[in-house]
Amino acid sequence: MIMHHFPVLLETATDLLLGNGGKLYVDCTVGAGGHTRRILEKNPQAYVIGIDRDPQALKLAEENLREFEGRFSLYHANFVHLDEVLLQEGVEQVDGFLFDLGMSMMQLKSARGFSFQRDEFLDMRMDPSDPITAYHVVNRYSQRDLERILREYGEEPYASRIARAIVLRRKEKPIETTGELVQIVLSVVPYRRGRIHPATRVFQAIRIEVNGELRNLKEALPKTLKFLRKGGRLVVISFHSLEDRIVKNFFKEHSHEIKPLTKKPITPSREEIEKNPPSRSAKLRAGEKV
Ligand SMILES: C[S@@+](CC[C@H](N)C(=O)[O-])C[C@H]1O[C@@H](n2cnc3c(N)ncnc32)[C@H](O)[C@@H]1O
Repeated sequence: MIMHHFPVLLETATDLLLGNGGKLYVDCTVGAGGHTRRILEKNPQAYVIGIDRDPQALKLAEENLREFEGRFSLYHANFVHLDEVLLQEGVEQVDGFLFDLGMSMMQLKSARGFSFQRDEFLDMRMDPSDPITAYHVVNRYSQRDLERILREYGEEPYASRIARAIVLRRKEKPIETTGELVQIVLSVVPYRRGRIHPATRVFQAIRIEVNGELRNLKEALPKTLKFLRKGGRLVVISFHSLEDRIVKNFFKEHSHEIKPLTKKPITPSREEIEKNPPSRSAKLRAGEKV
């Protein structure tokens, strides 16, 4: 398998998912196929329906899962439409759903404007057929909306300054690239050595807005309950405190339908974080349908 992405909490997530001895699982964020591959290896009876909104990810998954042909199907879709995908598959009940949120290493390295470390067009769409790009957000949103996004999704303490600087700059000419955006951030936020780069939160916030990440998660989680059989499992790995809050509240609000298998969220070991630093913010929560 070509490693485009190190699957996070791989053993914990797949053990929890497969712990009910089921056969049919849905990987809602199949990515490069890392978790799906492990599911298929660990349970020779398993069949996986893999969903991803990024066609490039699906190509990788296809390559990486070739040896398991006949035991998986892949769908280009937003997981918010998981009910439609399952309808197409003719499936009414499943043994488990996995969500491994956020973006993959492959996406971060692709030339789609996800990284502030290279100068690329401000795109940031996981699905290139989606209508809104980062360019649109940066150049068309009002100062007030920009500030709100930076504050809410980026938890950015300098949200107001950055939003003002963006609006001032775009009056001169449109802001087209990641490099230009980084320069604007650096012009108003001090860069302290040893701290995270000041553009980190800004990029995260804009990416969340462009891809509607929180809205999708909030809408998709309740849909899983319609398909989970009794004893079916839901495993969610999140990378952002707002995502984790959505997952936590979901389990709380539906406690009569799904009982938590994790009292507190599970986080990666020190060893895993050393091997794969982006895993450091991961939080896993899981539950079982009652
Ligand atoms: C962290 S990666 C998953 C990596 C995968 N578990 C692996 O081991 O290779 C997250 C993936 O979720 C996809 N994704 C994010 N939001 C999505 C959504 N709403 N619908 C479908 N896929 C989504 C991204 O395109 C990305 O490929």
